[in-house]
Amino acid sequence: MIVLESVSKRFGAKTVVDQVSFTVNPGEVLGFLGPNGAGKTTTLRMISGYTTATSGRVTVAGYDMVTQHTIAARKIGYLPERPPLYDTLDVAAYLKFAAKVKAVPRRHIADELDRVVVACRLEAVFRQEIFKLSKGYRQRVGLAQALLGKPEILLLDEPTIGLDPTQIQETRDVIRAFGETHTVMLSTHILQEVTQICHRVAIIDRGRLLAIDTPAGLQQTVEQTHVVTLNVAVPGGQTDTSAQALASELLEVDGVETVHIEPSADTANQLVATCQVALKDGIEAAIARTVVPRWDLHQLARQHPTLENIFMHYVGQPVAESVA
Ligand SMILES: Nc1ncnc2c1ncn2[C@@H]1O[C@H](COP(=O)(O)OP(=O)(O)OP(=O)(O)O)[C@@H](O)[C@H]1O
Repeated sequence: MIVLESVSKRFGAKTVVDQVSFTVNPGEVLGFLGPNGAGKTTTLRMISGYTTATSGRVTVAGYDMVTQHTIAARKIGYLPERPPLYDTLDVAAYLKFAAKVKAVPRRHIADELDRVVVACRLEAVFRQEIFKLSKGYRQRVGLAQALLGKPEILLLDEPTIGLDPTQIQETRDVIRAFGETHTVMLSTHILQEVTQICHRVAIIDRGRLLAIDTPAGLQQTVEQTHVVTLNVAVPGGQTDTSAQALASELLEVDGVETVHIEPSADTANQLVATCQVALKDGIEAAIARTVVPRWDLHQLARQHPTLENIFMHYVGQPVAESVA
């Protein structure tokens, strides 16, 4: 389990992580989503013990990251964004070295190497020097290093960055399997990654935690103020009075909060009504029942927010722009 209580990090006058609190439970994969410079890496570094929080408290597996640093750090496997690998060693020698650093008992080292090599599918490159490896294999060696010693907690900073589609899928499979029995936290820019492997999502921007929930929970929150649009045909020349009449009828529907009406840009003699609606079962049907007797309804749509919409809602820009 990872627990952050009001954790902040300042570099000089700049606060890059601002009073962040959350818990990640065993058997859970938490995705950390945010634009460039949001504070994801800094937060992961504070959890891993690579850097200390300026204020607040980090606890991992029940141990305080400052006062019980050595034992707390042993509970963690950390894959940094750029894993520090020793290029001149071969994979076997590097992993053996990493196992010793992690205090894996000497008699267990061979078994541990076998285990992580199989988990990360490194058999084919076991005797190769690290400088000869492709980026995908280097990343998997980094992941294998993080898995050594069977840590309870796995922290992964952009684990699939720079990998090809097959490698991405394989790495996600390893993470998903590990997440079934461990506590996993990963940072990513990739929404697909979050939907494929994360149970909950934390959205961070400018050091502040904006939301943390399951993808479905976030969707529901954003849907609280969701939008239904409808197109209705009106007799020629009646658009102004029709718009007013339509607006008052729509506002009578329970759950419709605001209505904005304008002439359709695509079709003559059509109005487009945009309604902000509360999250409520059957609201589209209620709107349709109100409109159909008096209006020629052409289209009615309610768009469920995607993770991209949710990110937009909180961060104010699409993911693609935020990482450009
Ligand atoms: N050692 C440091 N000294 C000063 N500022 C730092 C230091 N490390 C990080 N920062 C600043 O802290 C902010 C957060 O950086 P961080 O790397 O945690 O963001 P991030 O969300 O991981 O971004 P990215 O997605 O680009 O990796 C940035 O503005 C960064 O410049």
